[in-house]
Amino acid sequence: MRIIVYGVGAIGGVLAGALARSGAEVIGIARGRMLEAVQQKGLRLMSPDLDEVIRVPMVGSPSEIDFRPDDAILLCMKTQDTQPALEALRMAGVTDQPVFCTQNGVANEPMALRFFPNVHGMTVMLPGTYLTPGEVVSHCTPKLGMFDIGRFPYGKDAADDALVDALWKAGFAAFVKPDVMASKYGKLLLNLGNISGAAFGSAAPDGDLRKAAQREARTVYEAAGITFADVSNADERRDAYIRVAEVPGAPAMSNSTLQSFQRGNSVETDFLNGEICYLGRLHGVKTPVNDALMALAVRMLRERIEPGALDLQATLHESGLA
Ligand SMILES: NC(=O)C1=CN([C@@H]2O[C@H](COP(=O)(O)OP(=O)(O)OC[C@H]3O[C@@H](n4cnc5c(N)ncnc54)[C@H](OP(=O)(O)O)[C@@H]3O)[C@@H](O)[C@H]2O)C=CC1
Ligand SMILES: CC(C)(CO)C(=O)C(=O)O
Repeated sequence: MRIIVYGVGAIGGVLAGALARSGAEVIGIARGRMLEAVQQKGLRLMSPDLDEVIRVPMVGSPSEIDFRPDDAILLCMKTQDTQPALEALRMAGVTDQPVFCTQNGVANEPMALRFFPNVHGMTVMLPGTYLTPGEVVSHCTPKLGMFDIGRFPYGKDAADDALVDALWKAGFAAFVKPDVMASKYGKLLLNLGNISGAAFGSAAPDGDLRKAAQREARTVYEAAGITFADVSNADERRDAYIRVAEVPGAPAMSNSTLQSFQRGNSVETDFLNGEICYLGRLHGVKTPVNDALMALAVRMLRERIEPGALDLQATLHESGLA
């Protein structure tokens, strides 16, 4: 299996670097300053246990790849960037190769299935950072990250087994899960706090707000008949494989939405909290907390508010959530 990592940022960078380091056949697709930096200097991969510069073959577009039947494509861009990426893959000749949605949320798999027949979900449990072009960080040990993997909408096949095998060899923990979407709905609950972390800072005492957003999501899941797996700290695999530890010389751990704001990019909130609002609207459940968190993202983008600059209590009062 050759592995095409599409979107080399925090997650794609750690995956491409570690897979290349393990001897797997890998091609990364990157853009902008990340592409330039990796082509010039290689990719610096840092973790609590590792600090290495790795040579990873890197191109700027799928059109530069001669796709093969044994390719597996890992989508590692944020959800708002997925549709143009799928279009570019199709124009480059991808047909029925497995496409793995290595992303948060649950919107990428149905989107990919409109383009390609062979779609797989991946739950990403890998606190990663990309702030400096050419450098990526995994904040966990003893493994670089952990994944649940299975076919969308349900099932497993040989491609799941082959990818899981390659990931273990590259220093990750990975598990085939025929019901991967239950794992992804469970992970989505953990991402409902990404935007409050971005607004109020990683250390803000916003636990009650996060819990309220999650309670609302569980009510919506119940109304929609969606089952989910608990992949929070209650999942014992976290303690065995992905304990967070200091990475000397690296930026402090932060969530992926906060990093998007720091890099001046668009954010994924429409597909995280927005998924709960969408399901609530479909199933007649009000979602005031997630609506307010969506509005918070819009306000930050519109008013160009720096991450961590908002006051939690004042914002709760203004949005009627206090
Ligand atoms: N970071 C984390 O800790 C975690 C992230 N996740 C999830 O993983 C997914 C990826 O997140 P993350 O790695 O943080 O995101 P990043 O923004 O760090 O990386 C995505 C990269 O893809 C690039 N990209 C987007 N579209 C294209 C394209 N068409 N061609 C080439 N490159 C492209 C982006 O470029 P540009 O910067 O120019 O936009 C960016 O460099 C998200 O769904 C996220 O929610 C899950 C668990 C943890
Ligand atoms: C759970 C968390 C916050 C870990 O980094 C994540 O998935 C993200 O950053 O998007």
